[in-house]
Amino acid sequence: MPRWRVFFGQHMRWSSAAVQALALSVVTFCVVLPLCGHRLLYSHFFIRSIYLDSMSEEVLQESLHRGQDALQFWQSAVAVSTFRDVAQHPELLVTVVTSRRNEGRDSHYLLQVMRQLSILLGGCGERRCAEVLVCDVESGPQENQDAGLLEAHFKVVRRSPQELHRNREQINTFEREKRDYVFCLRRGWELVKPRNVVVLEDDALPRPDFFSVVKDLLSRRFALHTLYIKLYHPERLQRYWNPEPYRILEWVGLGLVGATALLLTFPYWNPCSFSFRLSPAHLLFFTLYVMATAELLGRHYLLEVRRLSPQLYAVSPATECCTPAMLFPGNASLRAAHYLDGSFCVKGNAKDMVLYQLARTVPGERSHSVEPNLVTHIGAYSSVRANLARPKLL
Ligand SMILES: CC(=O)N[C@H]1[C@@H](OP(=O)(O)OP(=O)(O)OC[C@H]2O[C@@H](n3ccc(=O)[nH]c3=O)[C@H](O)[C@@H]2O)O[C@H](CO)[C@H](O)[C@@H]1O
Repeated sequence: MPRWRVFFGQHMRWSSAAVQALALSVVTFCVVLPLCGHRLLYSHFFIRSIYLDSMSEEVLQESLHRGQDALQFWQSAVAVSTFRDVAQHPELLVTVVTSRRNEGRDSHYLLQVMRQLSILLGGCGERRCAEVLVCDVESGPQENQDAGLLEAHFKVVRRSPQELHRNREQINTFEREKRDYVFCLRRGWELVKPRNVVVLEDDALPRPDFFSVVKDLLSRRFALHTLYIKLYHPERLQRYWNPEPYRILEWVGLGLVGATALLLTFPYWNPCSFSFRLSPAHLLFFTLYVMATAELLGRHYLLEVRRLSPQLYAVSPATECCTPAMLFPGNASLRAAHYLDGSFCVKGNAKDMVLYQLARTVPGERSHSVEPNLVTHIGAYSSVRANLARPKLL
């Protein structure tokens, strides 16, 4: 036999696992995952140029329909005092912060949110799981008309005209937004002295398991020692590639567990007759393989598995951006209001960033995030920033 054939045969035998690994990677990353992920919004395989515009338009239309439905619902709902009478010292107070919106007003975000809340509260059983307050940060001619419509059904709080005038002096939008938030935090506390507070922005639509997960979070020990627990983080920032120390740990852990499971199952189920076994080199390859698969397909979709039970929701140190849904355990809402009062917000340092920095710098304070999200952010148009004519999902 020619020497080159002997050499090649031996080399191929030696490297057959490497050839298999290469073939597996090519099939997975160039064929299977692109086929599975090209329509998934938060996957690296998502084809923006083909799908983004149509998907964004679809979501805008859906929100518009839901908003019009909610408008009809609240216009025709019989005013009952169930939600208007807010009990003292409730276990949980949900305060919904709302302001007048010009862009996107036909989607009636606030009405959608309040409709969803009333459905969820209706499903709580005999004992209501929370009291609800609408905090309209405007009043007089600027008053939010949707909040006006809800007045027959919910308690709506507003500033007095003098107070409003003081807070509408020449200040930038972000400082104004922060002062409005502080007003709502304090007002909710003064009014009913709740045991715990959730503050929702008016475009944060609670998901069906909202109250059961909040209840579970409040029963965990860490909640006693936290300034706030973030209940939402933008999906586009949930990737492993968005550097957060705990996420890297989660990523490597997932890779190791997935790789071990794959290698242990090969002896029993191996349709392609792979020659992989539980050795350090093969473990390393499959760890990287699983990590790459999880990141490329989208961590967001993996997180959805945690919805199976409130106990499976993950709690980690708080992430930076955004405050659409915040849980303030105990009297933390008062502390947060106090801290926010002592800071000045500007563009690039809005209330979410200020709160994040405060929780990291004030001795004894901590902050957390929960995943997956407990609310859906439906606000396609911002009331504090400039908007695109037709907003996009990404
Ligand atoms: C999904 C998302 O990323 N949202 C964040 C983004 O809001 P957005 O830029 O999406 O603004 P938005 O329209 O959702 O407004 C945020 C909240 O502020 C309220 N509001 C608005 C104007 C005002 O003068 N007073 C007032 O109280 C408004 O009712 C709402 O409850 O940036 C804000 C900081 O700037 C917060 O971090 C929001 O969580």
